[in-house]
Amino acid sequence: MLIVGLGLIGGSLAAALTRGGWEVGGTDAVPGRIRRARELGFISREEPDFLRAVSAYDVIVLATPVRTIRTLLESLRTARLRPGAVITDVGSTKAGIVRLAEEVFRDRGVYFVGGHPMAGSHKAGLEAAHADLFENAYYVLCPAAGTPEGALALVREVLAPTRAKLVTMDPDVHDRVVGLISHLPHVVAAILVHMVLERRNESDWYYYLAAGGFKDLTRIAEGDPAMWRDILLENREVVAAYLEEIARRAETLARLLRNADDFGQGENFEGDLEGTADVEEFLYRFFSEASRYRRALPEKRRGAIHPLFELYARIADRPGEIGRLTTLLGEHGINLTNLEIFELREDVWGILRLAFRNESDLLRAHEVLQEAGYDVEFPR
Ligand SMILES: NC(=O)c1ccc[n+]([C@@H]2O[C@H](COP(=O)([O-])OP(=O)(O)OC[C@H]3O[C@@H](n4cnc5c(N)ncnc54)[C@H](O)[C@@H]3O)[C@@H](O)[C@H]2O)c1
Ligand SMILES: O=C(O)C(=O)C[C@]1(C(=O)O)C=C[C@@H](O)C=C1
Repeated sequence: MLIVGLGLIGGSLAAALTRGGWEVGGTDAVPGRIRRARELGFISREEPDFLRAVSAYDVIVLATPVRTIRTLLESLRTARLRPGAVITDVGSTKAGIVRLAEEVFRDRGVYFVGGHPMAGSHKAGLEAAHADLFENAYYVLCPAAGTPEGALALVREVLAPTRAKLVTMDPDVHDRVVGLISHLPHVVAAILVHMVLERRNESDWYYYLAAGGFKDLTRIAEGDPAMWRDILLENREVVAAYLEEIARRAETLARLLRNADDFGQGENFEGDLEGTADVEEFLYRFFSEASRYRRALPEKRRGAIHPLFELYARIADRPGEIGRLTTLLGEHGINLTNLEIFELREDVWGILRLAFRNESDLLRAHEVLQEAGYDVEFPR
């Protein structure tokens, strides 16, 4: 198959499929990336010319930012394609892309199956790609209207080496769901970072005191700006409606806090908390229901979104403990890229958050520290 766009997702897909025994050709707008993907062993055929290459492949995967996927589909309108060829993509939005593909490929004897792997990272580019990225992650497929069973089966067969969980879904349902669990959180994270950065002249403490809470919630604000610009523009109606909802909910909460003393005068809360009688009960249920749902989310599994290569280690809160741990890692040639005291418990223990350069350092650090008797765990 041919992979168009050899970045984080295209590169990871190429690596997984090559490992699974497929012959993979690759193309990219940046010629150096095609060469690099071959050097890394992710592809076996370099294809510098997209439009010329497409006629030689039965399966074509479009793995560029979403608005470029649209441009590529437009350029396939008049391209020579193999009879029965199947085109798929990896874009984070589906409805607009699938609708355009239905129109472009209608009555041409070639088929489109939209795709979206629910795994990734805030890091972009080929160097962050790896063959295990999609393992255990959901991978949504949205077949265009009229796609024969055989075309969908071919896409499933091609994607099998990713070891992802393939599910089919209506593209509008997909966009509504990911609009809430992926697109909105990226906007909220960016808004939060803006609120802090716009206060940077007021006090340096906004910068220095930012600890686990702020960093956990805003990691995804590091995402690629072009990718997120495209996603918001493609899923604009859905994201706008969620932003309006979040603003409404925030306003209600603000009003509640301002009028905490006269609570119960007909405030109208959305969702499960409607009708709560007093402010303490409201706030308690607000946090406890969120906490319960959050704790019930599946644990992060190997392969599925592990972009920070982080580990938590519990250490005694005594002088010299951090030095002992870092020396141990140094003796095993494991480089730390970041170290932070994440949480100090009320007793005499501290939690260190350790970050590593790559998955292999992370896994070795876990082993070395565990063998040395440390209590270590991966983030959930
Ligand atoms: N990053 C994630 O977490 C994630 C997860 C799932 C899906 N996606 C989707 O996957 C797609 C790719 O994202 P990514 O993170 O791999 O981005 P990326 O920036 O790492 O890679 C995109 C690649 O496409 C290439 N490209 C751009 N225009 C091109 C063109 N006209 N022809 C050929 N190549 C071109 C770029 O040079 C780059 O190498 C996007 O549609 C994104 O929405 C991203
Ligand atoms: O882990 C991250 O950094 C991601 O942002 C990955 C993430 C997500 O929102 O979960 C981002 C966009 C993709 O379309 C799918 C996955």
